[in-house]
Amino acid sequence: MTKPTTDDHPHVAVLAFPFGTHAAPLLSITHHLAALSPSTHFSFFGTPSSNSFILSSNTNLPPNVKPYDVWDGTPDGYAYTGDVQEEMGLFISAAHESFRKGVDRAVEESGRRVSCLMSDAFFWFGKEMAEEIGGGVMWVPFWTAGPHALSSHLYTDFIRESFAGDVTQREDELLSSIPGMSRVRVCDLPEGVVFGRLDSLFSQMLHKMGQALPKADAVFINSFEELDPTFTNDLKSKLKCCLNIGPFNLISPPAQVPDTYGCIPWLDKQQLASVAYVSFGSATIPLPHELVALAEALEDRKVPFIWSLKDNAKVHLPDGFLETTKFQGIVIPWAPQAKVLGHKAVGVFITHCGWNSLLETIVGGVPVICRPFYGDQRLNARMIGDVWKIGVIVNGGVLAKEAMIDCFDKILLQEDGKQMRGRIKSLKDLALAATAYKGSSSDNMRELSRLVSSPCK
Ligand SMILES: O=c1ccn([C@@H]2O[C@H](COP(=O)(O)OP(=O)(O)O[C@H]3O[C@H](CO)[C@@H](O)[C@H](O)[C@H]3O)[C@@H](O)[C@H]2O)c(=O)[nH]1
Repeated sequence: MTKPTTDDHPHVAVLAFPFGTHAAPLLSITHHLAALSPSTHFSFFGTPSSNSFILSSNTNLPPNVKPYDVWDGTPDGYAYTGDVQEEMGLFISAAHESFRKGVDRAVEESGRRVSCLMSDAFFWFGKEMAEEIGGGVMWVPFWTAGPHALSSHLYTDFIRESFAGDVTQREDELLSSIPGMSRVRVCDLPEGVVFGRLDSLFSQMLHKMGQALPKADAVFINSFEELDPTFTNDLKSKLKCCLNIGPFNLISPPAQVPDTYGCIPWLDKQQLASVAYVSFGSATIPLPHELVALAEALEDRKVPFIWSLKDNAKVHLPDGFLETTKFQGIVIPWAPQAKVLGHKAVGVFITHCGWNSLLETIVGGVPVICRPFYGDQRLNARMIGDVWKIGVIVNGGVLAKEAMIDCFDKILLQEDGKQMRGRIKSLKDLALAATAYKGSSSDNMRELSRLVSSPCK
C-alpha cells in the first residue's frame, strides 16, 4: 500500500518501456518538464539495463528527477540469451506489479504521494493503477511513434470488423474509411491489428492500449499538429486531450551522442547532398543478402557513405568491401545520427522508418529510402512515399542491388530528389514554426507541464 503523506507538492511517477527507442525520449521529456517545474518531483522507473543505457548519456539530470530500477520480470537465475521477444514477454507480464512496487518505494523515500502517472502509452493499465493509488491521480501516457500508428490502434476493433475473414485476400485494400488513411493499405498496418498473431502478448497489449487511451487525462505525442491536420483533428475527437509536443529533438535536443568515430569531420570533406547515411535503428539488422545488395549498390555507384552497423554484422558484408571502400565511406557501430542528418553533405538516408529517425530526417531535410521491418514502420514508409512524398519505398520490400541503384540515382542525381528535398524543407519549416515560442508544440508543451505539475487533488 502507498503510504499517504501530508506533502501536497506534485510528484510525477514516470513509467518507461525498456525496449527499442522508447525510454530515451521519455527521459528527455522528463528532463525538460523537470526544468520547467523545479518544485515538481519526478521519479523515473525503468529496468536496470534500460536505465543504465539511457542514463549513461544523461549524466546531468536536474535534482528533481530521481531514477529507479524496477524488476524486469525475469525469474531468479534467468539466463539472458538476447532473445528480445522472450524478455519483452516476461517484462510485460510483470510490468504492473513491478512499477507498482517501484512507485511505493519512491513515495516512501520522497515523502510525497504521487499526483500523476506519466507512462509509455503501451502500459494499458495506467488508468487502473492511477485509480488503485487513489486521490485523483492523473494518467498521462506518451505515444512514442507517429499519429497514424496511434490511429491504427485506436481503430483496431473497427478495422477487425471491416476486414473480418481471410485478410490475406484483402491486404492491398485501402483503409479509406479511417480519417487520414486513404493511401494506407491493410498490409501497412502494424502486426496484431488485423494480421499476425492477434493472440500474442504484444498484440494484446496494443489492443488493450487502444481501448484504454480514450480514458487517459491526456495523451502526448512526439509529433506536430501541422504534419497532418486530418490525424490531429481525428485524434483530438477520440481522446480527452491530445498534445503534440514535437519534434521533440527541436524542443529539447536529446543528450548528445559523442562523435566517437569522427563522422562530422569526415562529412565536412564531402560534397553537398552527396552522402548516403545508412541506419536501421537500435534493434534491427537486415538479412545478410540485403546487406550484400546494399553494399554492392553503394560500391557500384561510388556513393560516399556512413553506415551505422553493429560490429557483429560486419561479417555479412561482401569480402573485401571494407578495404576497397575505405576512402569512399565509413562503417561504424553507432553514429551521432541527428547531427549526421543535419549535415549539409548528407543527401539520402536509408532507414527502417522508425519514428525518431523519421523526425530527425525531416529536421535534417534529407530524403529517404525506406526499408521498413515491423510495427509502425510500414505505415511510416507509406506516409513518406505516398503521402508526404519525401522518399521512396524499396521495391518488393527488401534491399536488392539494382533497385537500390535506381533509388540512389533518383534521389541523388535526378529531378525527383530535388522535388523531395523541396517538400521535406516545407515539412521542416512547419516543424520549426510548431516548436517556435508561440508555435503549437510549444503551447502544447506548456499545457503538458501545467497538467503534470498540478498539485495533488
Ligand atoms: O547509429 C545510430 C543509430 C540510431 N541512433 C538513434 O537511435 C534512434 C532510433 O530510433 P527509431 O528510428 O525510432 O528506431 P528504433 O530504435 O527501431 O525504435 C522503435 O521505437 C520507435 C518509436 O516508437 C518506433 O517507431 C520503431 O518502429 C521501433 O523500432 C534515433 O533517435 C537515432 O538518432 C543513433 O543515435 N545512432
